Amino acid sequence: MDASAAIAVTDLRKTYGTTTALDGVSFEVGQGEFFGLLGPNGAGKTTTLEIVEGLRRPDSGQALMFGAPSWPPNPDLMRRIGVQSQTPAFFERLTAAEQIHAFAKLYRVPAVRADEMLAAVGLSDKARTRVEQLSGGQAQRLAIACALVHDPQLVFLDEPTAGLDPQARRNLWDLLRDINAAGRTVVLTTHYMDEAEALCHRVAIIDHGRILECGPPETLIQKADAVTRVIAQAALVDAGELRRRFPEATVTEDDTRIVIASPDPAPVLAELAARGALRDLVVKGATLEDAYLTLTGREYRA
Ligand SMILES: Nc1ncnc2c1ncn2[C@@H]1O[C@H](COP(=O)(O)OP(=O)(O)OP(=O)(O)O)[C@@H](O)[C@H]1O
Repeated sequence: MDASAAIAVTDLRKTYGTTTALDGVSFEVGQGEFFGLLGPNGAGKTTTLEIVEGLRRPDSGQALMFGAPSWPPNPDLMRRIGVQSQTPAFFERLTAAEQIHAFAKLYRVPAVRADEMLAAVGLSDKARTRVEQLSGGQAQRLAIACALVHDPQLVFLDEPTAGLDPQARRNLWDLLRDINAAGRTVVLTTHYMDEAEALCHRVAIIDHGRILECGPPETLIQKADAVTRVIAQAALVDAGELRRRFPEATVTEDDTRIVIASPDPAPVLAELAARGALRDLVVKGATLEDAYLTLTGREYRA
């Protein structure tokens, strides 16, 4: 085990009554890493995070942050971490500024730092707006600012972009990248595979309380033997012939397009070239979402 790791988790187990939430979870997160925890609803992501954060006690196994046990709760560790939870727990009826100043007071950090964080997440112009009147994206950014006000080294973000429109998500991605680029370790859970692929250095895919795979997104994509999709014009080539020629591929067709999904696209491309069927050809490489679906063997339920 790497003693300098930001997080080291060994064989975590947790049951709730007859439900096994965690069934032996182990992983490490290096300092400065952007790490993603991915998995379907009920996979055990939140339970894992809560144990690592010291909010929940495991039945067995151990979680360390910066080499120190998360349980029992340790005030020194608490000061070094920032937590943004799925449903931001704001103090009611406060303005955005009052909210973050309250957090600054709790952590005994100077008030000026609260104003700086509000500016850093682009909310200075909403300082006097009450938290319940913020948009979803603004509320998420305020929650992140509150989690960062005491300048933690390790930041936990539980589905920070859930429910945001595409533009707000992209804006938040820039903020998350900045947080990591400033030297902080970031642990993210998300149901958006494109988000994990764009942001995370490494991801762990968890299901039924176990880690199925852990590594850089590109490695997982390669390992999962996910398919490449070659999309040709239906008028130029016959789907039946392609099926006979490439039995390992999945060939689907509609009125205009034929989609050949294959783990080995090179011979498919050669065949289409030989048949003069390259016009308007589209090739789509495998994504983390493909790898995820291959690994978890089910539709993604966002
Ligand atoms: N406090 C609790 N009491 C009883 N069962 C619980 C409790 N918390 C979680 N569970 C169960 O443990 C399992 C793992 O839940 P967990 O919240 O960790 O999953 P998750 O991956 O975070 O899911 P989601 O993506 O929906 O947030 C689920 O079957 C869930 O129903």
